[in-house]
Amino acid sequence: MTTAQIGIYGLGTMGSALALNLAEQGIDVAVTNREPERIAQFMEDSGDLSAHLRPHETLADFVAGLQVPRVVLFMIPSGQPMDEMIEWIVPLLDRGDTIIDAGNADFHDTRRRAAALAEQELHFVGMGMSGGEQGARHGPSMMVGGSDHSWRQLSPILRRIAARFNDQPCVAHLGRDGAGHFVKTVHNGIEYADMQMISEVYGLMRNGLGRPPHEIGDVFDGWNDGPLASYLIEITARILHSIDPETGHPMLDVIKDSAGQKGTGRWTVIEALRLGQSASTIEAAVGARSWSSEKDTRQIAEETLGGARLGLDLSVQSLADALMAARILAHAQGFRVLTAASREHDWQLDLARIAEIWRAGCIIRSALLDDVAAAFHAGPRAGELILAPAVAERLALCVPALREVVSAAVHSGHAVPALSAALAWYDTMRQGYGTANVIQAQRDVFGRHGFERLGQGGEFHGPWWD
Ligand SMILES: NC(=O)C1=CN([C@@H]2O[C@H](COP(=O)(O)OP(=O)(O)OC[C@H]3O[C@@H](n4cnc5c(N)ncnc54)[C@H](OP(=O)(O)O)[C@@H]3O)[C@@H](O)[C@H]2O)C=CC1
Ligand SMILES: O=C(CO)[C@H](O)[C@H](O)COP(=O)(O)O
Repeated sequence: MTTAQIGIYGLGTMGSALALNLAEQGIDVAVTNREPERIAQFMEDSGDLSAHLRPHETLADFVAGLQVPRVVLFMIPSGQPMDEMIEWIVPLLDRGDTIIDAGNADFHDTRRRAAALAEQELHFVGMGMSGGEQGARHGPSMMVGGSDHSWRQLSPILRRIAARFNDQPCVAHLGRDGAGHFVKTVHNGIEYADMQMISEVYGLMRNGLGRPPHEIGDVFDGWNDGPLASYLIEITARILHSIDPETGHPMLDVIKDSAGQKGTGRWTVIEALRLGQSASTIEAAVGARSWSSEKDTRQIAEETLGGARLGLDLSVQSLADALMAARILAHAQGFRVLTAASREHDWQLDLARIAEIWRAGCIIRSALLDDVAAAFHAGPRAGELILAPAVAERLALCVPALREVVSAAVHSGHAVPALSAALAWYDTMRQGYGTANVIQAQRDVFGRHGFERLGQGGEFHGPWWD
């Protein structure tokens, strides 16, 4: 049996799709899995592509089946499973070999692992991969963090399996150690915000305007042919048109309204706060998922407090423009988190390049990202996406609709946590002189914390105690 160019450990949803993608490109792949039964099933399902797949039941055989220097890619859950696997595989590897963690991982773990493995002269690559199962199978967007050496070694393979936009592969080396996983985390944070804002707009149409799912699906289909075109709008339209074969009801009406979450949205919010930022649209989306899981409490509260029903009068165009404005603002917040992290960790993240590799393959791919890439290429004022001329113009056109939609929703009691967070951030940022002077004065009164006077450095106190 010939040795393989790369090994994949973890034949779940993503790992098996990725192995088939590599095999389809003519790359020989060694595969293995914690539960060996999965390996035989995977080989059986892989059809002709099995010619490029080398199954192994033990970790030792798997490692022995790889070309040297070895490249082992893990596609398993983050945290402890990855630490355990590193502990088991390292004694089988040699200096110069590379371990890739291609799952979603907390970038702090990635930095720690990269440093520990470097001491043993092993390379560690933290690679964010987006696109779900279909992306992994036919072309994902990949965000690579690691050394230049690792990038030189891996890029020929990764460029072959990546999604393509304008014939350019959607994969990039974004920086050292945790840079790739951090960018993927923020990608997911934006994903959370976009999904939440789409679900809020659905809610306004369904519960506020009384439209049935298939009609809302038609609206989303129409939006997908315009500036809102995106994978998430496209799949939401498909979802809205789907019928439950068991009951004949719209699929959405048989799905429990409690959203799962595995952690990347929360990590984005935690990291934003740690960096002195607040990605409030993402925070609202994470919070909304948490509240959604409190189904029993919400049902009791509806009985006691009453829920919102109908009462809205909004045009489809206003809803589309509102969603556009909020989508821009959520992306702007995500990119601000990237800027702050880049500065903190000296990654020198190329924001235009990040937007470029998100234009295809990944879950947040959208027409907007092409404009975001252009804006960052031109270098917006103060580095802020909302200040790029084309983006600011677009916001000027769409924000009135966001204001109209949020006001109407608030007036009739429909919950729009992410849409309203986007608007609140926009209104805060366009106020050159805000209200934090009051907070500074209060802090000085109760704690002698001091304040700066306008136009003067140094620390001052007020006349409060005289
Ligand atoms: N699904 C998606 O859309 C995406 C997922 N990801 C990330 O990809 C990674 C894999 O996700 P996905 O394929 O969806 O998950 P699955 O649940 O489909 O597969 C998980 C895989 O990890 C293995 N595994 C689980 N626990 C351990 C452990 N303790 N030690 C060793 N192996 C273990 C499983 O082995 P076994 O068969 O023995 O249980 C299986 O092969 C995760 O990090 C996820 O966050 C990234 C982007 C998109
Ligand atoms: O990374 C992904 C998409 O980009 C995964 O699908 C991830 O699982 C999504 O996050 P969550 O499960 O928290 O919704």
